[in-house]
Amino acid sequence: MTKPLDDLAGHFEAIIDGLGEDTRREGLQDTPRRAAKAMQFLTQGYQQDLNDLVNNAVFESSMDEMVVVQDIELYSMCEHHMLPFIGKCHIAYLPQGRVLGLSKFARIVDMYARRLQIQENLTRQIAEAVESVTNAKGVAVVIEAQHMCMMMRGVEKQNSRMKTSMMLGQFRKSQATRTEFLNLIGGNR
Ligand SMILES: Nc1nc2c(ncn2[C@@H]2O[C@H](COP(=O)(O)OP(=O)(O)OP(=O)(O)O)[C@@H](O)[C@H]2O)c(=O)[nH]1
Ligand SMILES: [Zn+2]
Repeated sequence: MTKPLDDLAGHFEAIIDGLGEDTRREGLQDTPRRAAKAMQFLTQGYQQDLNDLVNNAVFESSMDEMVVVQDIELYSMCEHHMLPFIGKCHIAYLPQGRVLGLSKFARIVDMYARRLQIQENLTRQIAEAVESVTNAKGVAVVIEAQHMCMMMRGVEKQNSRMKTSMMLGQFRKSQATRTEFLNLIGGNR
């Protein structure tokens, strides 16, 4: 359950105060409320339900070859520092009798990305969600992302990227299937 906006705004006011800033100065007067709204948006995935989101957009189809949806932008928040990590998600599946509406892959990515996350768990959750709504023979998810907690602070590495993959079903069993997927999304990833 989300807390009322006023509660969250109150906590942001305390943070601003804790930083030694003057919460009453003009530029900051509306900031606690704005920041609370922004944070609610960035974590709205907690309020969403997979079945509602897919909204029956699962269609019968005799297509049984690999389907790939590539370069889905991803904005998430690391659960350790509550700083963004930003990247791309690639999803593939092997349908057996039904296919999923194209936009729903992006909706599934957003639903899990808009929570406090680590990239590994996010990758697994997306793969398992696609598997459960499509009943596919296999699902593969690759995420490549840059973490602000690595860039703006801490080790301050500007060019490192984290890549994670989750292979289910046929993608896990068959090297050939995995290789086909990795070739389709671009060999140098
Ligand atoms: N595996 C994984 N680690 C993450 C992710 N996001 C952030 N981290 C790491 O979580 C770790 C938290 O380590 P701590 O030592 O408790 O925190 P810290 O002192 O702020 O760590 P530094 O970033 O090294 O300064 C760090 O190594 C982060 O780089 C993620 O998505 N996956
Ligand atoms: Zn972090």
